[in-house]
Amino acid sequence: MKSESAAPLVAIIMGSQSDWPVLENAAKTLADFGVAHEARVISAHRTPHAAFEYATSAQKRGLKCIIAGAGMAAHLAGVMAGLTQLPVLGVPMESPQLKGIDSLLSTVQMPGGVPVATFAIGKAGAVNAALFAVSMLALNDESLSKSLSDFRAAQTKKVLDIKLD
Ligand SMILES: Nc1c(C(=O)O)ncn1[C@@H]1O[C@H](COP(=O)(O)O)[C@@H](O)[C@H]1O
Repeated sequence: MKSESAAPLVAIIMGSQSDWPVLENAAKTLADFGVAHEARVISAHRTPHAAFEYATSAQKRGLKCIIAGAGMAAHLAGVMAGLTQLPVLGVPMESPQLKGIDSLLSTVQMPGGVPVATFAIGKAGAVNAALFAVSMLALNDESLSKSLSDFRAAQTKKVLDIKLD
């Protein structure tokens, strides 16, 4: 898994290596904007002590937000949100049995007071979580703000340029 050489600002964590083909789209989006990030497999279920350590040291390490992708009984994002003040962006993975509805509901249905910003199931959610992280960082970074506005303008142009006949 790729990580930028500068100190990471965004963490991408996932419950299993099997989630990486989806989460790598978040990593690619951040890389496209030149945002330093790191990617790790950490599970609230399978590696609870490592999950605790990661969440409680994240802010001190200079991270600004955590993108957490998990499938099935997706508790990873919620556990992170309970342990750190950093914004946690949850990406539900599509699951073989319930098509990701299980992951979506277990990510989004947080009790009051412990927010997880929850995105769409799968690749679109992974890309949007990364774009959301870019938007947050762009609030204090003029050059990133310009890159984001160029990206949005290019996206708009691409749609308006479609000719159907
Ligand atoms: N939901 C969680 C957590 C967690 O929430 O801590 N840890 C692993 N998982 C999920 O289990 C699914 C199956 O994992 P395997 O493919 O390794 O069996 C993955 O989508 C993972 O995110």
